Parts: sequence; structure tokens; C-alpha cells
Amino acid sequence: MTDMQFEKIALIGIGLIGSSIARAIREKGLAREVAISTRSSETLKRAEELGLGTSYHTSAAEAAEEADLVIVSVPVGASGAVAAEIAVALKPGAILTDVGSTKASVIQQMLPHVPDGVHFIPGHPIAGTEHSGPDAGFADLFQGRWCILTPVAGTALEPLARLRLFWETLGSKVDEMEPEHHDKVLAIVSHLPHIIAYNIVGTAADLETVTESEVIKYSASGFRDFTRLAASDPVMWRDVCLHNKDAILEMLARFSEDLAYLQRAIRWGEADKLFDLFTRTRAVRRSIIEAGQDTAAPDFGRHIKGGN
Ligand SMILES: NC(=O)C1=CN([C@@H]2O[C@H](COP(=O)(O)OP(=O)(O)OC[C@H]3O[C@@H](n4cnc5c(N)ncnc54)[C@H](O)[C@@H]3O)[C@@H](O)[C@H]2O)C=CC1
Ligand SMILES: O=C(O)C(=O)Cc1ccc(O)cc1
Repeated sequence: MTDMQFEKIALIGIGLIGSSIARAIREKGLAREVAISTRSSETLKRAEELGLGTSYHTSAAEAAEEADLVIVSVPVGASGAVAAEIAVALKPGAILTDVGSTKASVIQQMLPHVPDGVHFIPGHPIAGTEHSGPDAGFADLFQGRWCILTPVAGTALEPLARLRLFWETLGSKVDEMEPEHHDKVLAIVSHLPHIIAYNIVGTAADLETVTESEVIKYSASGFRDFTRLAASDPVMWRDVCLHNKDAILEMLARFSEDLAYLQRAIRWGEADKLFDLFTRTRAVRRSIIEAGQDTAAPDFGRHIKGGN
């Protein structure tokens, strides 16, 4: 057990991310009290059965009362409504943060509700799986992964340092970024891969009616990797698409152009173009491995559990 970093932490939303944070807090002894809130009483009951907190509330405001740190872990489209709900309960000096996959929209939704004296510091752990719900979480999800903080103008240094230390204690490496820059970077490294996966699996599912069970029967590992991403939570990814629209459309336009180049090279048998592209992309994979960033798949395979 390390020293308590916080007297009371409130976790609003207790799915994959909220419950992973709860488990890590419990394991590392980071708070005396952990108040958990979620909309659905069924999920709340499950969180209690798993012993994820010290008190359980269907009211987010009730959970947030007297908390030193409030972490909002709900689909990004629900951020504004949650902020509006908890605003009256936030105590002066409290740190309010989130884990949403998009940042500019979350800031736009939450900031207007943040009372004076509350330190709002948006965040995003770049760690997850295709699973959702409180059973899917695990304490070492954040181990060795990046967490990006996107502080708003005028953020005080002390609460920023406290939040940074919190994520570091969970095993994360912490970076700071402008929210708009975050949204562009994540659009290409995370949002587009999911959209491409949803699309290719959708195309294959349509073909399935023609080929009957062949898509499943002969699915090689390439297609199977796409099905993992395409099994991710539909509400979460609907919200990501709606709330990072501009950056995603910008990256999709680039992607479509590059796909047309590839399509043309295949049509005209341009062997050198194909070879050059495939050589360049192989180098990207190698540099990811050299940077030690290829930890996700083997570690996370152990945590295949149920849904929401
Ligand atoms: N799943 C992943 O791999 C990652 C997700 N994120 C972000 O973390 C946040 C939470 O995602 P997960 O934990 O994966 O989702 P989840 O589906 O496992 O859990 C979501 C939680 O939010 C609650 N919730 C859903 N709709 C709500 C609403 N309208 N109002 C209030 N509460 C609501 C649910 O009851 C549940 O407790 C999202 O913003 C997502 O973008 C960030 C990093 C990775
Ligand atoms: O499961 C995967 O491969 C992921 O990419 C997880 C993930 C999903 C959303 C995020 O905002 C961050 C990480």
C-alpha cells in the first residue's frame, strides 16, 4: 500500500475504464473512500458485488459530494449531461477529470458547467480493449500505456501535478497536449482503425449472405484482427464518430485518396509502387516494436470477459 493520494475519489461510470481505475485504486490504496455512480442499477449492483468501491449511488451528484477527485468515465456524448448533474455537488478545490476518447468536444460540453474553484483537467488513457462493462476491467490496464492530459487555459500547476502522479501511480506515462491536436492524432491512430474495422466486417457480413458461412469458416488472422476492433462498444464508438467528426473526416479523406492510389497500382500492375508502400509500412511496425509500444495484444488476451 502506498500513501493515500486522495481522501475521496468519485467514479462516475463504472464500465471497462471506470472499473479498471477502481481496481487499480483498490490495489494501490490510493483513496480512503471510493464513491461509485452509474445510471443503471443493475451495473451498480454488479460493481458492488465486485467490491469496486466503498459506496454506491445511482445519483452522480451524490457520489461526487466531498470528493477530492472526480473521474467521469462515460461515453463522450454523455459528458455534458454528467457535468451538469454533478456541478452543484463539486467541492471547491476538487479535481474534475474524464477519460473520453475525444477531447475538444468533451471540453466544450463540460467546461460551461464547472464551478469556480474546481480544477477541470480533461484526460484520456490510451488503453483499452473491445470489451465493456464492470466485469471487463482489470487493474493493470494502464500499466506502461500513455495517458494524455489536455489542460484548459489557466489550469493551476498543483492539481495538474496531482493528476499526473495519479496516472503515473496506475503505471501510465503521462503527456500533455492541446485538445485539438489530441483529436487529430487519435483520429488517425485509434478512430480510423476502428471505423475501417467496422466497415470491412460490415462488408464481409453482407457478403456472408452470398457465401453462407465461408467468411467465418476461412477467416484468416487479418480478418480476425478486424473483428476484434469491430466488436467494440457501439454506443462508445457512435459517440466518438459524432464528437470527433472534423478530424475523422479529414483523416478519412486522406485515407480514401491513398486507397485510390493503392487501387490504381493494383489495377495497372504497378509492382514497384506496391512493393515500396508495403516496405514503408513494415518499417512503421518495426519502429513501434522497437519503441516498446506493442504490448497491447499479448497482455490483454488474458482478460476476455463478458459485455455491459
Ligand atoms: N473502451 C476503451 O477501450 C476505452 C474507452 N475510453 C473512453 O472511456 C469512456 C468509457 O468507456 P468504457 O468504460 O469503455 O465504456 P463502458 O460501456 O464499459 O462503460 C460506460 C459507463 O458509462 C455509463 N453510461 C453510459 N451511458 C451513460 C449516460 N448517457 N449517462 C451516464 N452514464 C452513462 C454506463 O452505465 C457505464 O457505467 C468513453 O468515453 C470512452 O471513449 C478511453 C480509453 C479506452
Ligand atoms: O482495443 C483496442 O485496440 C483499442 O484501441 C482500445 C482503445 C479504444 C479507445 C481509446 O480511446 C483508447 C484505446
